[in-house]
Amino acid sequence: MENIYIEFEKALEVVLSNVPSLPTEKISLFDSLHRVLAEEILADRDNPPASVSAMDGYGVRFEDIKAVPARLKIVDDIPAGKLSKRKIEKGEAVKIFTGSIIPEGCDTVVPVEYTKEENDFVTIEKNFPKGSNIRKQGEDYKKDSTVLEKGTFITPIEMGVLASVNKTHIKVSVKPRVGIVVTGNEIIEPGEEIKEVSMIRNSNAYTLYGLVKEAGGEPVYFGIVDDDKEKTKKTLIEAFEICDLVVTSGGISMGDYDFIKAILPEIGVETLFYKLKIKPGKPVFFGKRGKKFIFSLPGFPVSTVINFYNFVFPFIRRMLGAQSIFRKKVKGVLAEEFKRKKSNRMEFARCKYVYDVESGEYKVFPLRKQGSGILSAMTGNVGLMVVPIGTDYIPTGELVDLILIKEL
Ligand SMILES: Nc1nc2c(c(=O)[nH]1)N[C@H]1C(S)=C(S)[C@@H](COP(=O)(O)OP(=O)(O)OC[C@H]3O[C@@H](n4cnc5c(N)ncnc54)[C@H](O)[C@@H]3O)O[C@H]1N2
Ligand code: MOO
Repeated sequence: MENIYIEFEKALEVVLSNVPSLPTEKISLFDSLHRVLAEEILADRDNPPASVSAMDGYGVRFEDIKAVPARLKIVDDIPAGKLSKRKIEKGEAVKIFTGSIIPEGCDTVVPVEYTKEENDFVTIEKNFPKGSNIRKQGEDYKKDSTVLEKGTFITPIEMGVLASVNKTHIKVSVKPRVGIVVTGNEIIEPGEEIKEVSMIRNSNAYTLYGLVKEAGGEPVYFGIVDDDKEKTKKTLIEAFEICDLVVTSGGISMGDYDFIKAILPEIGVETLFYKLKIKPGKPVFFGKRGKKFIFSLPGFPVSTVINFYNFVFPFIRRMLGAQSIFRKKVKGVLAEEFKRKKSNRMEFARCKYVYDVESGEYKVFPLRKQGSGILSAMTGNVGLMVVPIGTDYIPTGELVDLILIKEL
């Protein structure tokens, strides 16, 4: 019987329209890296809280330094953290430091390098435009303005911003638990003895473990299940009980031992899609069991990774309520022509890329090794060039879509 394969865009729509939401929890700022904000963050005060000096030097009145050299009387000394009680008047200056609050009357700061101090006087040797070297009150953000939006993915930068607005604890989405189940009689764990040439080391569990963490989930590894129906069912039921989402690898194609697809309905999984017009990763299954979901990815290591980035990654990110759910997509210039024999599937062709600073372009080099089992070719700066259905040739110099699956 001929299978009816669905297209990538349709499959993605199905995935995204089924994403459940997660509860939230309050966590310490120290634990916030790579979590997703579940609240909008407002500034508790202006930043800077008052106009401050951006340099070590002398605070002056612009009027007094129009003509230089100008000799001014030093009437105060304001280290950072101290407030000056003195308004500066005509012919006066204050000694000021980076971060010190600008006193009343002062409108310009002259860096110390352009001055000479003698007794209680300073000679300004160079004039500066009015307002120079002053960071204005609220120039970064104003009290009660939004500094971070709900759905922000927290990087070290956001951690610093949260600290500066006094957020020692923040509301984030709970990490979804993602069960990883690997199938295949031939698969053995790293560290185990290879007894037969037919044995294959399990790489998928480890890429999936990393991928789930990278997406923002909590991986729960259920080990390798043999190609045994009953054992696989038992493991999957357990995974569904413990986890929000289950991801399996292998056993999803047409072989006599590829029974994942057959047993899923037997444990109450409803099919949302199976088999797509994509390369690699065609035999991919997405289903639902009550409020829980399952992605069954093909066993080939490259297909597993690419399907994960295409479907599971945005599913997890959207579950977390993240604003940005996809890996970055850029335009790149194809540096070597791309050819393929068949054009009936959308292809995610692995390419090395280089960012050329001068032209501001990504230069894209398709890998010679495009096999679904060749994971080692995907190390380093590899992205995915999107080749549409119907395209079997792309000439050198053509602009192509490139998905930057890795942040290097
Ligand atoms: N008659 C057909 N055969 C196949 C078709 C088809 O349409 N008709 N589709 C092919 C495509 S495309 C893919 S992709 C694969 C997917 O098959 P499975 O999901 O059933 O994967 P397996 O057969 O279990 O494994 C494939 C390959 O990957 C290796 N593998 C599996 N698990 C792991 C792991 N955890 N770590 C490392 N490597 C793993 C496994 O040893 C196999 O070499 O089906 C095609 N066949
Ligand atoms: O769909 Mo499979 O991953 O092309 O080899």
